[in-house]
Amino acid sequence: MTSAPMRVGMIGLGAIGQGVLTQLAAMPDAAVDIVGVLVRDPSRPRLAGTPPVVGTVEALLALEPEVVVEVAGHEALAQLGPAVLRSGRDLIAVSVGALARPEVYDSLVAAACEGGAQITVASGAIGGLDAISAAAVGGITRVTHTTRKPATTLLGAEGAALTEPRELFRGTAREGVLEFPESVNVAAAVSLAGVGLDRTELVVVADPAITRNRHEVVVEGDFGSLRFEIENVPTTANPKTGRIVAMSIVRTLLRRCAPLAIG
Ligand SMILES: NC(=O)C1=CN([C@@H]2O[C@H](COP(=O)(O)OP(=O)(O)OC[C@H]3O[C@@H](n4cnc5c(N)ncnc54)[C@H](OP(=O)(O)O)[C@@H]3O)[C@@H](O)[C@H]2O)C=CC1
Ligand SMILES: O=C([O-])CC(=O)C(=O)O
Repeated sequence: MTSAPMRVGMIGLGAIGQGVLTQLAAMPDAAVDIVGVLVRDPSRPRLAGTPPVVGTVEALLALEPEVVVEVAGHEALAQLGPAVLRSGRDLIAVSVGALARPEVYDSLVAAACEGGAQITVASGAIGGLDAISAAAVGGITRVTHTTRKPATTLLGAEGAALTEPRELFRGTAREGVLEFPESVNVAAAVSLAGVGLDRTELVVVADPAITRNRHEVVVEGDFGSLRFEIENVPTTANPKTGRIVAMSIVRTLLRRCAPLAIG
């Protein structure tokens, strides 16, 4: 007996959202049905094959998704996430730097409790969150997260003149994820898995010599030590965003209904 495909709503149709649709289109056996996408301008023409687009969160929820994916940015998560969760739908989020604002964190968690729903932080452009959160159980003494992106990605035209790497930020993850809302959500994910946004040290570097987005995480604690590095190929649509982010959303969706879940 085959079960019905998972009904999924999506908020946002930019580099990641379009990437999710492209990945799923290449996986005809994936039992995932994107029943609707919430966009800011539903009247804008969309690519052939795009699922129905809607302009309000109420219209998205009326399509009866079982789960909603957020791929639209900090403000969208902060403003729309609570309604999704209060309706009882789980929310898979990537713009997790928004949780650095205590009022956003509190309203999302309160809405999840009220709706009996869960917020899942997608691994997005990073990895190792499973090991970091396991290490946190025994106690972590230090977490450092370094993000390097091509200079023009972080600085625009000004970056083209850079000949040496330039450190743009060094401080707590809480400050950094709010200063670079489109570039270091990964540091918020690492923080939430580990020792929190105030104890995670973040460095952001604009590097004229690289073409991929690099993230390095070092964790020390009772368990031993961990070093995780990833080099992400940027998407064409938004070079701040790695290709792997859309893949991580698809993986998170597939994991929800898999008989064997890894990690
Ligand atoms: N956790 C992680 O690893 C990562 C997280 N991110 C987060 O994901 C976000 C999206 O990334 P990406 O797809 O590359 O960004 P894009 O800028 O390519 O796309 C964002 C899309 O979201 C839409 N949008 C914005 N606000 C709303 C809203 N209120 N309702 C509906 N749609 C909305 C935009 O619409 P419009 O076309 O009208 O502007 C746009 O189409 C980033 O801003 C970042 O915060 C990104 C990369 C990695
Ligand atoms: O895609 C990446 O390299 C990471 C990113 O933009 C983010 O964390 O916001």
